[in-house]
Amino acid sequence: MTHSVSTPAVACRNVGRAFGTNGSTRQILTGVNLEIGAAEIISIIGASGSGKSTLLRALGGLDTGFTGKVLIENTEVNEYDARCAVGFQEPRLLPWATVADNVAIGLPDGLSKAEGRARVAELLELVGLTDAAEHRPRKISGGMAQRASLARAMARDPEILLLDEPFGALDALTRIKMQQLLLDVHAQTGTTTVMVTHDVDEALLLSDRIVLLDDSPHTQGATIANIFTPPVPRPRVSHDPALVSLRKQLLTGLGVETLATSEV
Ligand SMILES: Nc1ncnc2c1ncn2[C@@H]1O[C@H](COP(=O)(O)OP(=O)(O)OP(=O)(O)O)[C@@H](O)[C@H]1O
Repeated sequence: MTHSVSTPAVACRNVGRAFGTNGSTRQILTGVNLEIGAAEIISIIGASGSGKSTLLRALGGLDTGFTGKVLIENTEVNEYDARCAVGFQEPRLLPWATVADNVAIGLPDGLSKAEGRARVAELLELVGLTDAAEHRPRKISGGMAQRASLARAMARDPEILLLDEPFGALDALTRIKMQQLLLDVHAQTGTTTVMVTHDVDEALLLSDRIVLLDDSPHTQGATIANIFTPPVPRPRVSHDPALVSLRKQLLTGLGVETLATSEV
């Protein structure tokens, strides 16, 4: 996997973000520099409130109040940049529309009806929801709803998939299935993916690189404290001895000191 390329899929140049009014501004992010290669899966981890979602929003143009620059393929990101698709912890499906119609919401403009239908069918197949196409969201499980949300995000074949704690609300078993699904979808589409997660194991299993956000001792606001590369190729298993020491480093970076790696 290429980590430093002449034209990165995404580049953050000195990105910062402060919130508040002149009297009391709070610097949340500062000096974030990052290059993401095409088809990489990047996880962003950090303590609660460290600015992970804020950084993700800047990458997708959902927030234009940041300083510095975000570039997608060397072009500055626009407000709600159409090259990005975003998925959230909650699936955010329209309750009155069928699963298929919810997925169709993500389609790009300009497709004929037949093309749209074919694309939706392909996406439902991709996430294993063909049989649920005509169901309303209330009739499907949380995991199925999250799969529909992933299909909607993929509908316009985004260059960058941005996921904010996408599996955070799912039970443990469904979460494992969704992680596998994300890897399957990624293997088929090669979409550059940036994911915020609180789950160190999720980051270890899925990512090409793991970005740790933390407060810098020298500045106000969080910045990239470290970038870790899991030392084994996917597919990985969480008990892989090669991941144990990295897991410990990640937890230490998050301020969790472990007595024994087997305990966490
Ligand atoms: N629109 C906003 N206005 C004011 N403050 C904000 C705004 N958005 C975020 N913040 C603040 O910025 C800080 C970082 O928020 P952010 O949601 O990015 O953190 P996070 O690392 O994703 O947190 P968590 O892990 O708890 O989801 C928080 O203190 C939050 O209250």
